[in-house]
Amino acid sequence: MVCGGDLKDIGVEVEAKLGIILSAHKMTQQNVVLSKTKSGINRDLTVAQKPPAAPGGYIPIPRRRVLKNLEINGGQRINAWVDSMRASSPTHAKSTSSLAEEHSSWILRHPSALDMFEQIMDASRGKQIVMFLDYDGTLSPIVDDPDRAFMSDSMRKTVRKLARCFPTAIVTGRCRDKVYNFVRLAELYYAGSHGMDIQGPTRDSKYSNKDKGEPVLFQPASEFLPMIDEVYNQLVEKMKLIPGARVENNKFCASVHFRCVDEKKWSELAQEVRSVLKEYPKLRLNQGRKVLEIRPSIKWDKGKALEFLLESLGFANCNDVFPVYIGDDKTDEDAFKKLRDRGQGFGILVSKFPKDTTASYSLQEPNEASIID
Ligand SMILES: O=P(O)(O)OC[C@H]1O[C@H](O[C@H]2O[C@H](CO)[C@@H](O)[C@H](O)[C@H]2O)[C@H](O)[C@@H](O)[C@@H]1O
Repeated sequence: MVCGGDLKDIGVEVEAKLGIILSAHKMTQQNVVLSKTKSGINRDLTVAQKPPAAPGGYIPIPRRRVLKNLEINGGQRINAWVDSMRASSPTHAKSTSSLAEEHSSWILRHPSALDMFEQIMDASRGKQIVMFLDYDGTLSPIVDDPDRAFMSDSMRKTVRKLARCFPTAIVTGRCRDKVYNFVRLAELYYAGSHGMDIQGPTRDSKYSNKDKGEPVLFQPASEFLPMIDEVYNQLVEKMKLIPGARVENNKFCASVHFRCVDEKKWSELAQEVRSVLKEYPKLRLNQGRKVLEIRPSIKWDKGKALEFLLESLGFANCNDVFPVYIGDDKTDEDAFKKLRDRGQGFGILVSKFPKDTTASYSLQEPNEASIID
């Protein structure tokens, strides 16, 4: 079988966890120490148009380092690319016993966020929880067609309730408009294009600043827009040769999907992508779940976006904040790491099988025995 998205229940544990955070919030309103005047929340949201100061700042990668990256990419054999595509997208089921063994040692290091609920709530007591949610594979199931990755109505309801209690942001590799069309909640923050396109709530929210007019908008890679468009068009042409491949324009980055491409064609696909990329030393490549992601070589990622949002919310140098980030992908690791470095809050990895991660906790589908994605 070529197409292989069998994760339809992936949202169930995430929704359960969000529901639990909500009920606990209702029971322990003292969690929320925040008041507009005390924490400075919403302060200057509308003036946050320029990058925050270091260490959260936008620092273009110096030309020398871009070239070095290009040399590494250029020197890399296509086989290595394909190996890495396979490694990050396992397609074969593991045996139940080896899976169970691997899983039990992994779960000791990354306990289920559901089981650790008491400890987590204790740690957040007296602090302002801020929620960061990845979209694909976290709020919506992984499906073959990226245009049909809908979130359920009940998940939407849960996220809406969550946003009434805590500042809540969607942090995604997707184009911001596209993810907004899936989520349709104007009271949230949205960080699209892997955090390179940030917008604050556009509708009445207790976490938006009604007095200041326009919501926060921050786009640290705007100069790359024409380049990404150009690359997107070239990739669309190249991918016409590869059955099942599709290219998605995510505004400040582009995705080449190979979920529905026969594995025998992966090497050809990688070569085509590389042939385009080598003309663009200012762009770099990342891998996600059966997707190659092309993005600007700037030091900006989901971790920086998280930091930017916390700063915009008035929590730059503040100990009474408790950020929670839930995500499923490699790109979410930047945010998990940021939380580790800040020593605040925690990351939760959504995965039904063990993965290298800096997240503290995990959420998974316990009934799933096979690994398909
Ligand atoms: O940061 P995220 O919200 O997790 O977005 C990352 C990429 O997600 C989407 O691709 C993934 O989900 C698709 C739909 O389920 C699936 O078909 C694909 O194989 C996955 O990689 C999205 O389409 C990409 O543009 C995002 O970059």
